[in-house]
Amino acid sequence: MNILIAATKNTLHQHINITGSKSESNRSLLLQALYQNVQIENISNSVDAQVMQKGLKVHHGEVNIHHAGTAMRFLTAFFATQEGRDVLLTGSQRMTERPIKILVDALRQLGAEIEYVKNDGYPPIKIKGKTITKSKVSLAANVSSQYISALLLNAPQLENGLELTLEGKITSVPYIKMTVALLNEIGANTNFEGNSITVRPLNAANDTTLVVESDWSSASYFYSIVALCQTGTEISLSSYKANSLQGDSVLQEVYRQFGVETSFNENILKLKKVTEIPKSTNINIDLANAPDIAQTIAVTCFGLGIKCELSGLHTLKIKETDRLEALKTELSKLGAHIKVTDKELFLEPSQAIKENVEIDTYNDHRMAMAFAPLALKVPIVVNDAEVVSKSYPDFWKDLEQLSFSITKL
Ligand SMILES: O=C(O)C1=C[C@@H](OP(=O)(O)O)[C@@H](O)[C@H](O)C1
Ligand SMILES: C=C(OP(=O)(O)O)C(=O)O
Repeated sequence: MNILIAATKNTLHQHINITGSKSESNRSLLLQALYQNVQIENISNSVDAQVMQKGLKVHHGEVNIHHAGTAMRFLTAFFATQEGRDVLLTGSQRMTERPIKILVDALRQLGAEIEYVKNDGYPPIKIKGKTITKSKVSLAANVSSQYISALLLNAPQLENGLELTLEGKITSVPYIKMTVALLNEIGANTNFEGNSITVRPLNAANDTTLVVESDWSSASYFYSIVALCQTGTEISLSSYKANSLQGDSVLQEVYRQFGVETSFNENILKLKKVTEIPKSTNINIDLANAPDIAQTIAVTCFGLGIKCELSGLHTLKIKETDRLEALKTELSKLGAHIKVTDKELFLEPSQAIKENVEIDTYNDHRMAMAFAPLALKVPIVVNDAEVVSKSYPDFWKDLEQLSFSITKL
């Protein structure tokens, strides 16, 4: 489905209810599968959480997790450490291009039985679950934190727990801290210091309800909308926590640079455009800890016509698409002057934005959602708009609530 998006109002006052974080949801679902007394509230309605839920129930046969990176990585470690499970774990075409060798090697070091079905180092994989008794393993930490979270989430059920040694510069650190925090919440004994993480075996979890905070990555699109609107615009979002486990909550500081102020009224997050920022503003941010908001920020800068230099983007090439190349191609169509390396993005200030350009989304929900706010500046076409369901199925409905007009083409 291709859509034409236009926005008539430039000042908004609206409230949007955003579904639970997909990262917290997929971790909580795994912990609940290991410890049935764990309850979950405000779970994500994303396809990524649905495939995780479905996958966890399978004992024998094929599990297809489509585009969900977390489900792929978390379930690999889950099936490998569950005696009696025997599955073929696969996903979309893109998933068969997203590397998994670092995780598979780590699991094999622990004694797991995993085989590649097509290309070495990539899904699909065949997994025969085993009781794991070894506990010490080292792995590279500079490619994806999901490999580390996958091992940690399953660690409390291993006979002797887990002692991880992380090699290289640790990337996406807040996601590892989120995993450790959730393990602590159910009563696991963990320790994360420097490049070493330990998790002790846990026989019984606390009777806990994990209350999933709403998704901060999803909130980023509303930050971008507020930044592109006139002073006085306000959007409130629920349900958020001032002490978030999600690294993308750094949006509060990032968007202050765009004149957007954040405040909390209990669990309601209020975004308000308080000042116009000068065209001479130069945004310079390292996003190694918050890679999922890179596309949003780059597009906001383009919409505001300001210069932007983003670094720490080394993980973007192996996400739903090569996000650096996709940003370059699509922003260039709109008239941007942009350069990318394999870990940075440089955008020059722009004078104008081309109208009615068709944005291709490359099976990447964040390409669709990051470009949508530009409709506040010019009418824009987004191709394959249904991709948003990966993390935020109600996205277009919520934009309509903000008076954006969405026309199916
Ligand atoms: O653990 C998680 O929930 C995630 C970790 C990050 O991946 P990387 O660690 O691969 O950067 C992030 O991009 C992804 O959307 C979700
Ligand atoms: C990278 C993402 O997801 P995943 O790696 O879980 O597919 C994302 O949601 O931006």
